[in-house]
Order: sequence, then C-alpha cells, then structure tokens
Amino acid sequence: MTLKAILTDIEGTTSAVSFVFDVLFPYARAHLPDFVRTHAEQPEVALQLEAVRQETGETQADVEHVISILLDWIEADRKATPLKVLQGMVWQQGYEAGQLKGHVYPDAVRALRRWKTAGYSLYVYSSGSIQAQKLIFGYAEVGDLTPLFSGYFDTTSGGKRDTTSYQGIAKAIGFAASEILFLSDIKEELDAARQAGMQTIGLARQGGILEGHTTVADFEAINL
Ligand SMILES: CSCCC(=O)C(=O)COP(=O)(O)O
Ligand SMILES: [Mg+2]
Repeated sequence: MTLKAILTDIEGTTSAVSFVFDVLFPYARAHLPDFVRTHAEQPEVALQLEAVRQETGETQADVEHVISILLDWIEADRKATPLKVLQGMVWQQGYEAGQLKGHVYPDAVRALRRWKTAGYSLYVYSSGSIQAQKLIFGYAEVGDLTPLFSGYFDTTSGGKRDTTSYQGIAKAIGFAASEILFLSDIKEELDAARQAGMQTIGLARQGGILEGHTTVADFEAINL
C-alpha cells in the first residue's frame, strides 16, 4: 500500500507517559490556579472558562469554582478541550522559563528525522492542544523538532476514539486515508483510525500487543 504521511500520537508513542503524568500534569496542577486568576479577563482565557461552564451546565460558576472543576479534570485525565487549551497556555510559561523540557524518545527522534528525509509528511494528533504539541516538540531535550512536522491536530478535530476524527484529518491533510499511517499506544484509537481506512501500528513500549494491530516496542522497529 502506498504511504505518503505519518500521523503520530504523543503520550505513550513519541513521548513517555511518565513525562505527561509526573511532570506536565503536576506542573499544570501547581500553576493553573494562579494563571487563571491572573488572566481570567483575557479573551482567550475567558472563552475557555465559559466553555467549562457550558460543558458542566454550571453557567453561574465563579472563577474559583471553575478552577476547582479544572483541577478535578486534571486528576481524572479528562481530555476536555478547554482544559487542554488552558494547560497549553500554562505549560508555555514553564517551557519559556526553562522549567520544562519536552521528552521525546531518542528512537522516535531518529525515525521521524529519517522519514522526513525520505519524503514522508509528518503530522501529530494528540489530545494535548496544538499549542502543547508545538511546545513539547519545540522545546524537546534534543532541540527544536517542529520543522519535522507539516501539521498538528487536537481534540478540536474530534475525539481520538472516533472514526469521524480520522476521516476529517485525512481530508485536512489531503491524502487518502489509506495513504496515512497512524501510530498510537491505545488500541481504541488504532481501531478508529483503521475504521477510517488508515494504516496502523501500535506502540507498546512496556511490551505486550495491541490486539488486531501490528505492534512494536519502539520506532526503530517500524519498517516503512
Ligand atoms: C501534547 S503534550 C500533553 C499531553 C496531553 O495533555 C495528553 O492528554 C496526551 O494525550 P495523547 O493523545 O497524546 O495520548
Ligand atoms: Mg497516547
């Protein structure tokens, strides 16, 4: 099958789950309350606070209550778009201050560089906001990896377990779904991508099999 583009997940695929859970989420938990208090009137922040109110039906919630909802969502790893957008804004401060460095597995860095040189177009699809995606790759430990990527998709393209999201992404990329390879560590995401017609490879970095999909332990084991 012809392959023209690679669409990759981040957490558990290009980057360690532990980086997200032990570094990024605690950073957001610590800094999001003051960030929201300070910037609540800023239009792009106010828009997300309003989105939280709409999503929970708590239309009269004050800023402190919205903050407590957001902290609950971090705890529950909710992939809610307003939380993801706000996390991206908070992380930007951390990356710019040198307090955060994006973790990307060395095998992923090597393979992504090789595939780009070989002429494949590279895209990212993560529940993290597009801003957060650009930050993890832009401030990677090995330097700026963003020149490798031709585009980014987040939850504004739909949920990662929904087939329609992958159909929409293929349309946006401009290739047939069958010409796109999706990489992820989550079986349900791979199932949805395959249902949309994409090629799939599962990443099981701790070992194991993502049932129904070719599964590898790292990017070096992917032969295009
Ligand atoms: C873009 S780094 C932040 C990761 C994040 O917030 C997240 O929810 C990870 O989701 P993924 O779809 O990459 O598994
Ligand atoms: Mg993942």
